[in-house]
Amino acid sequence: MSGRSGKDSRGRQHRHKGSSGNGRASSRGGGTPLAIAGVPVAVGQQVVCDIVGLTHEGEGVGRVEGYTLFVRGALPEEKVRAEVVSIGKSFGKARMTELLVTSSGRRDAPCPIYDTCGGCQLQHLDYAEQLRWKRQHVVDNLVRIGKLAVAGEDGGEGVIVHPVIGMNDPWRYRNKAQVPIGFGDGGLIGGFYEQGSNDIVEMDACLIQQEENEVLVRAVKEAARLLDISAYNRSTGHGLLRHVVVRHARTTGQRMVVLVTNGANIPHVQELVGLIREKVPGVASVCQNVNTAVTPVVFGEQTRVLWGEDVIYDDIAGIQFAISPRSFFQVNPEQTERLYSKAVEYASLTGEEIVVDAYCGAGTISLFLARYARRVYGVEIIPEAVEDARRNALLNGIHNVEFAVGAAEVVMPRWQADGITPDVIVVDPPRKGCDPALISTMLELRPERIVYVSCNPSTLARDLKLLEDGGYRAVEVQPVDMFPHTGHVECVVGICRVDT
Ligand SMILES: C[S@@+](CC[C@H](N)C(=O)[O-])C[C@H]1O[C@@H](n2cnc3c(N)ncnc32)[C@H](O)[C@@H]1O
Repeated sequence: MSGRSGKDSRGRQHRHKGSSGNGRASSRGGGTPLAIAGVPVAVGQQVVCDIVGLTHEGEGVGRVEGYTLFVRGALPEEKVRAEVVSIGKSFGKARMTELLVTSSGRRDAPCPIYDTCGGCQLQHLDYAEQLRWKRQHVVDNLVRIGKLAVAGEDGGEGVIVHPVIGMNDPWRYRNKAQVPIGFGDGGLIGGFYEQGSNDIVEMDACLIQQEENEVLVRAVKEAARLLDISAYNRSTGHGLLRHVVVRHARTTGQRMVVLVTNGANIPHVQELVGLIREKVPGVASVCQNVNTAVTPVVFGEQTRVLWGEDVIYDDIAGIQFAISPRSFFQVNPEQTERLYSKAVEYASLTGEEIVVDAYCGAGTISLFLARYARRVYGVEIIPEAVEDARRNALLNGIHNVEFAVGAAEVVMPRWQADGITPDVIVVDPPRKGCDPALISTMLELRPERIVYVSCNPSTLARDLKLLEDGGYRAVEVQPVDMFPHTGHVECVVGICRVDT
């Protein structure tokens, strides 16, 4: 470690801020409290903070007299001076004003817009350290929320948490970019929303985005400027082009562009398509999606093909997927293959098993599992995703899968009543984890094995506790880094039934 000072929240040079005093007023006219009895810090106060951990959002977890302060940009093992910006009974937030002791893992973030853009949170931490902290984050959740014993922690036995599977080259991994369009000084711009605001900042390069996508976004912006196509104004609801969504299929090289517009009519549409194709000859599909609603949701209901195909094709571990403009498809294909292979490994299939894939999306894991199982039943709440799943099964000649639309917690009891008794259940729920009713049904169905794929270690830990209380044991956890330089970590857990 070495001492360094005069850095901003991500460790870059800044003007030193003076202390704002101790701010011991009790409240801000009924709003956020400035001081709370029993809390050792007050809003506006400058404090010196030891950083002992990282949150999943990449904020440093600081301690001041036992009180927790989240400090954006600070890293474990660092000591920082920070200004308290808000407090609550059990934790508060502070803004780093000076770096007093620097972690040996601190790096200069290579991205020039890292401080403004909210997309990445950990570029200022060495990649090997990112992976180490992600594993620790998983362990901490399993112990604190799941009350699980973790093998090796305090020298004891328990669930094995493997090192995180990282990427050899953790840059340029995203196969999809979703770029908001708006107005800047020079007219139409497109980039990203500034942290904590609706203002769009122009962006030409993003280091976690595949270069093929950058080239395509740039081509669309240039063509739109040339043809005077208006940019959508989020305050007035006027203007045409809202978003440019681009996708690149790694294995086929095909590219798709979707123009999300505030109205059906695009002036000079043929010239626009012609210019895009001229600038990016590899483009296979140009589509339009119409969204006239005042909403942060990107896509509207109507989509049409302006030129080329309605889908592009990609391949993961020998399975082909047709990707339509609104399909869900994992954004890091290289790591997806590793994640799903682990799920298949933990399912330990012999070809005889009945498997349920709950929260199946476009059936990606189901199709992986189907190669090794007697029959796979997938359930997913979004009808379009189930259509994609069925289409992808046909595309690959996989006939031992069946997909149902609906909430897993509703459909599973129906299957149970119909006599479908799975040997293995795979769940891959959204961040909020499994519905408690689904956990109850799983415990009634008593499959031999459960494989839990999770994007949120805290809800994973909560659900594992319920499964352990119900007669199951989490055997091993494999974290996979699907989103390098962000605070996210995905896990696959192998779980087996222990009662007879
Ligand atoms: C993390 S994604 C997993 C998708 C898929 N396994 C994959 O890897 O592509 C979670 C999926 O659960 C779906 N979902 C959310 N709530 C659900 C529910 N109650 N029942 C069934 N599916 C649900 C979402 O639409 C989403 O497709």
